[in-house]
Amino acid sequence: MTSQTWQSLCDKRYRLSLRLFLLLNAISALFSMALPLYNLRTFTPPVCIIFVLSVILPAWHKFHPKTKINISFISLLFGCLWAWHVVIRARLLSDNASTYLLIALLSVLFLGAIAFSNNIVAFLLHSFPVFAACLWFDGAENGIRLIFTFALPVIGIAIQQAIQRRNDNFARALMQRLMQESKTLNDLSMLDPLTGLYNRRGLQHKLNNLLALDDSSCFVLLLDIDHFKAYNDHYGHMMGDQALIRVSAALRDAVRSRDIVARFGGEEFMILLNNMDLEHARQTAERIRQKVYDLDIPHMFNESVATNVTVSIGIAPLQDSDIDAALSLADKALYEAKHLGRNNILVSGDLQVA
Ligand SMILES: Nc1nc2c(ncn2[C@@H]2O[C@H](COP(=O)(O)OP(=O)(O)OP(=O)(O)O)[C@@H](O)[C@H]2O)c(=O)[nH]1
Repeated sequence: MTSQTWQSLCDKRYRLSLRLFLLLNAISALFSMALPLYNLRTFTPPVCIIFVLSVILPAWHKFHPKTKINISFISLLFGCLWAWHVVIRARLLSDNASTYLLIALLSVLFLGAIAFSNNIVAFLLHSFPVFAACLWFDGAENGIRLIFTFALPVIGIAIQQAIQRRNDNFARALMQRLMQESKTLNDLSMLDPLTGLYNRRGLQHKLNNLLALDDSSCFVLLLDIDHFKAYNDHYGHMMGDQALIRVSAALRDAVRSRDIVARFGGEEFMILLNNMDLEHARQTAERIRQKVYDLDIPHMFNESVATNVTVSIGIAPLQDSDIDAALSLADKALYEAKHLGRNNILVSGDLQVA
């Protein structure tokens, strides 16, 4: 889930609440016209307006889903219309007005509580006009009862909204954390745990991004530590790992941050140099070779090459974004470089020794 889907969830909640509110109002208005209390059949103008608006607005919203209907405004409008309706009816029912007012207030509160259980503002705007009308009409006799009837759901909905807000904040924080962790895991899955360089998956990912932008003047370097089997056999696997870590750091150090350095296999590395001509690619390879040499990691079994750890490098240009073809050429050049005595650099199609 992203912040966008969170927003769309909130929008959906808003739409549902609005539709429910209009539906309940339409039903209430219809009920009030068809089966009025005390059989007082009066089609008051406000109840007719409520019914018409409740039917028209959802239909209009369906065709204009992007336009946001202001819930506060609508709830206040409907609240005022209901208050108007209640006053008209109460005037006609002078004898039974108290009971009618209480029932009318309860109905409006009930309707608001269902539609706006998490929106105290809309609930207040919708029910307060009716509450004020009831109080004005019958305040002297039933004031306390009316206040109690109104205050109870207001307190309940305020608490409910506070709980909901806390739950929302918790869910949002959880979602952000999960997104962050998923990103971290994704990043980690692209790195080689021993050296911290990109693994093959990370390399592929970087290549996809890079080559989508520009593949002009790119060079692939394939590097292999010389006689690493002998190093492992004599110094042990742990020391072999330490050597790999130090060589990896030297490779990263020797290139620009825009170049991609990946551990390609056991003691084999790949570097993609971008935006560079052949001469500079060759110079970079030489700098890498020298840096590894200068690490001065003892390797007494680096047969007839040196007494420390060295690397051989094959270079090939990247053409037509064909990374496999470039790798294949670089691999051949590396193979030749090894044959020429190791601690060497060779450009594909070129037998020049560094
Ligand atoms: N310590 C350690 N050794 C590894 C790792 N991955 C591969 N190796 C070793 O790297 C050695 C690679 O040896 P070879 O492919 O025979 O090549 P080499 O001995 O380097 O000989 P040349 O490449 O011809 O110079 C093997 O002994 C592997 O066990 C690793 O993660 N840690």
